[in-house]
Amino acid sequence: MAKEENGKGLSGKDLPRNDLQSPFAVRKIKWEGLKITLHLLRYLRPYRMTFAAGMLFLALSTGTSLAFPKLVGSIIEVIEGKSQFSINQITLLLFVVLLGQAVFSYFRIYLFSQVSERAVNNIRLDVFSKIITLPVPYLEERRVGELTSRITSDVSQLQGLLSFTLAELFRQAATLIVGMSILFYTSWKLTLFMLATVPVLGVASVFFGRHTRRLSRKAQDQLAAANVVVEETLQSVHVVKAFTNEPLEIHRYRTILDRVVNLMLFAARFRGGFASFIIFAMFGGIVGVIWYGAALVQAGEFGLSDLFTFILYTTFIGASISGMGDLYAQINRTVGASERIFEILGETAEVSVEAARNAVAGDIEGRVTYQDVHFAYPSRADLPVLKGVSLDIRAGEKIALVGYSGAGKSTIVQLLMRFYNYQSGEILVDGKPVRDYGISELRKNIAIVPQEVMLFGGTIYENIAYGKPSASREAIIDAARRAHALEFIESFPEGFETIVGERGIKLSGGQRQRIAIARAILKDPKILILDEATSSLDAESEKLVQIALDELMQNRTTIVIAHRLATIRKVDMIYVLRDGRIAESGTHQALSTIPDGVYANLIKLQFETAIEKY
Ligand SMILES: Nc1ncnc2c1ncn2[C@@H]1O[C@H](COP(=O)(O)OP(=O)(O)OP(=O)(O)O)[C@@H](O)[C@H]1O
Repeated sequence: MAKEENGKGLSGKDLPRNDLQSPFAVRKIKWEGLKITLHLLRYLRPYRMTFAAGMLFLALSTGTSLAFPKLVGSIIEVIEGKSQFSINQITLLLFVVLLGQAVFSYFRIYLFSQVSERAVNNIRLDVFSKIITLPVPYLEERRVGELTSRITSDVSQLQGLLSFTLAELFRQAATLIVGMSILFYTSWKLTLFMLATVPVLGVASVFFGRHTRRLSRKAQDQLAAANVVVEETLQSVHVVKAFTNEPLEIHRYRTILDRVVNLMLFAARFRGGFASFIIFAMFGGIVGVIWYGAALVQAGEFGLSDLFTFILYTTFIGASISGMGDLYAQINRTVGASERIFEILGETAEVSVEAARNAVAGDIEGRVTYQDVHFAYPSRADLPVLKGVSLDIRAGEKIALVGYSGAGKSTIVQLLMRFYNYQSGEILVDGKPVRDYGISELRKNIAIVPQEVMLFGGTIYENIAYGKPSASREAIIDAARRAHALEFIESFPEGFETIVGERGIKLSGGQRQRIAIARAILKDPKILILDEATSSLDAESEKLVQIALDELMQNRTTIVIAHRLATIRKVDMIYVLRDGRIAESGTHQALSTIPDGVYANLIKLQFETAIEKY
């Protein structure tokens, strides 16, 4: 997708990136993907000593398991009377080897798990930190379910690599190399005979593996899409129920699940065919080896115990080779997952976590100026929303933005918060362009009381503290008092510890608004944005919210996004937005008397709607 550099002063870094690949895009060159996956190893670095210890135990346990066939062979030697040891001695040695194997395996698994769990934790944390510091347009372009699956399923894939696949790769390779050397040493003739079957298996493995991988990747993508359906449905379960659209959602889910099943079954046919081929070829090979080996024993070329050892090693090696196919598939899946993860990690965040943590609000007065601001949303670049907006709000002044729905009122304040970059013009705070502030520094000076108050799952106390996590208990209680929220909070048996949000009690609209006001009071910013609730509260709540707002607005520059005009008579200045520009500005008195003015018409419209209600 081409990207347009439009407007002045926009550096490439500031621009939201639209040219990202789909996360399910077919990957390019394998080697590139593998290189990306190797970057993962840096997550192992802090735990390299533990990893090295794990490798040591892995080598020891591989060594002991390789000693096993040799010892079994020695027992046969004893039976044949060709050994200086007794059966008991060798059995004892076998037990020692088994014990060693058991102990080494325990440490191997525990140490590798320590490394992989911690490394994966760090990857998850990095991905999450990156996601939430990415610019708003990037996040808007993606579905929530898609981003969640980056953190959950893709990272889990990587865990497989770090905890199991790497170790297993080493083990299989060691088994293969050591086992083959022993085989050659025992009988090169029989080894060459045995090897005649291996290339056949190798070719088949590559052929089938490629097919099944492609199919299972398709199925994985479909499954991810199915999960998105579940998430979206659950997120808006009220809407689904209100429209009685349960059957529709079930149908949507079933259709996509059917696709998954079909793909999975198609892949299963391949896998089944592959498994039966391998079983036949492998056991066929072993039968061949026994046949040829028996002939060699009869010819006196080597002993029965050697044949026994040989066959055991052959099965070990056979298992390693077929395991390699699985490992290959797993590595390939991991490459896909890590590509998707590094794609996110490689994005440019709007602010680093460090900068966000260290940002201070600074000492601003709160003057806000818009100079001929032009803006179109990145997702709809051809549709200008603001076409030259100019405003000048003095520090401490209260203004209201008014206009028909969709006129761009919310957009104006989103630009002040730098959720998006405007294409031209300038927005200044205290005479300094917003772009010259650190993003967190700027946002620390602004508080929003939104239309729809979002409460996090947790206590009321935590929800208020969200305004300023470092605040003391006294400050939080004081903020609740000043927001006129204390009365209702204290009426709950658990008071501030009452759980709200998804699993807790549901607060009324007015109560939620007052929590949001308490949050804003606690944040104590110089600039305040009130996105007025569209739905009206009952008279009592309305009065309390209004008192709380009056308290909050004191000594702050306030921008009210007005949906209901009744509440804005007290503001110093009203700006009426039409067609992406300020069409009228003035006090309520002045604007309502303009004949055929936009504001006068809006008032008339609201008045008529109010009358119709009765
Ligand atoms: N994230 C977005 N991406 C693309 N277009 C958007 C986005 N948000 C808003 N718009 C569009 O921008 C225009 C202005 O929207 P905005 O929300 O600023 O209007 P508003 O005046 O606040 O409306 P309302 O009073 O209904 O809240 C609308 O046409 C809307 O469809």
